[in-house]
Amino acid sequence: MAKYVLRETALTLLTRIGEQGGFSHVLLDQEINKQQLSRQDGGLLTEIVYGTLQRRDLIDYQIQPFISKQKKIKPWVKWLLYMSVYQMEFLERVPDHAVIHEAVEISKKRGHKGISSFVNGVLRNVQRKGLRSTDEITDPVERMAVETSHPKWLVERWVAQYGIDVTRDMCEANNHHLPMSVRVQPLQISREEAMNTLMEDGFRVEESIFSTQGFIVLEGQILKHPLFTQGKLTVQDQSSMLVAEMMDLEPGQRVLDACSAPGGKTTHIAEKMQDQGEVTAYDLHEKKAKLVTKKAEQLQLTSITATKADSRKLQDIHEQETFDRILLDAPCSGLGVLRGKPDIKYHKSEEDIFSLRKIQDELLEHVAPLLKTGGKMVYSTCTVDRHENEEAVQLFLTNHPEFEIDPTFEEGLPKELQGSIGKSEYGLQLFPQEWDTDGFFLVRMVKKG
Ligand SMILES: C[S@@+](CC[C@H](N)C(=O)[O-])C[C@H]1O[C@@H](n2cnc3c(N)ncnc32)[C@H](O)[C@@H]1O
Repeated sequence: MAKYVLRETALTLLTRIGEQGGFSHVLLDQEINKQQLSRQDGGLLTEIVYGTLQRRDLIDYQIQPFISKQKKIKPWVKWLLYMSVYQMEFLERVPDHAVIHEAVEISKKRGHKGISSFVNGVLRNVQRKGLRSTDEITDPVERMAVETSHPKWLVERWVAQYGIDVTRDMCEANNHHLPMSVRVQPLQISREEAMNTLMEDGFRVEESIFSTQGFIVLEGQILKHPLFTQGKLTVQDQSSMLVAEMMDLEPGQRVLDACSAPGGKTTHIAEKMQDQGEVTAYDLHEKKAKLVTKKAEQLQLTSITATKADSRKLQDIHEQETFDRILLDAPCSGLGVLRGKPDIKYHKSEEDIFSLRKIQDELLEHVAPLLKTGGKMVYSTCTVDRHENEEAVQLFLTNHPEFEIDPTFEEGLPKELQGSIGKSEYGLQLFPQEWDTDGFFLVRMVKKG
């Protein structure tokens, strides 16, 4: 694909994500499939879109001296400037003159001569004079927010909760690529066999320490490999694999997965139970519940039933004390997955954390009675925030003395992680900078006899 067309596509996607709230990973996947982009073009498109989104606020700050304050800039022109500066500053293999030339051509085609002269002027200034330094920002939290392109409210929140050093490392990690990890369907293929097949086919892979079923793909585009199309592999971040590993599962159990779509953990649970037993999965939306069924079919698992329901009302459907295990992988602010979904940091607000917490409390309250005495319940989120994580667990345990944190919880961890994973009194918090995973929280509670 001509580089010009590729950059126009990047601009269209960025404007949709940035201005209309589109999801970066969804739109990128759709575009790569629709246009059947080669590995190289898909890689460059992804890099431009993700890189620009990840560094939007920094670039916005840096180009301000070259833009008159009175000037009203159309959203697409702003995104054209952001993506061009991103390429000039962060992509060594792309020459500046090519980036400027194409930005000018795109602005001529989409706008008019005035816009293309403006774009040309700003980019030539960036090239000649260099970018504004962040040293002039005196407040350290504000400087960190701009340098790492995170909203100030979020950086302030993380500094208050985890301290300045952890926050800086986390914000920086969020702007770096996360290697893809995958899980084998162990009833179809062993991890060793899958890894050997892939290595023979030129992939670079490495075992995960988070799950005996997981491995990391360091090099190679794996999604079109036959092992995927045959339902022997599925994509899942290593941190999420820890959930089923920690549920203490056995064949024949009855398991409730209260918030299940798209089914990554539901299918892992069924696999850990050797597809023997009952995995009852719910999701609030019909379409999403269907995704879980589809995933189960792709992986050839028959012990899963996925249905649409509000899990705050499951007591209308199920008797008390029905399940041996419950997973509540709650809807959350998703602040742990900013590497893969950088748009989240611009779309989420602090108020969202409080409204989500209300739902998390309600879900915990309503699924807990369905657990058998002696049964175990895992609460997890893919976020990094004490209000949605530790504080939710703390309140639940205060209101439910019949529950406690499972004293054997940590023994279930893979050996390499025991004693070295971010433990707090109410669960495990994984930070994205620690293990090259998403940020993730989980805890296992037990209903006392
Ligand atoms: C974090 S995602 C679950 C991811 C899933 N466990 C996996 O591993 O693939 C949270 C899910 O909860 C669903 N959800 C939100 N509120 C719900 C409710 N009241 N009842 C059931 N599902 C709900 C959302 O639609 C979303 O799919």
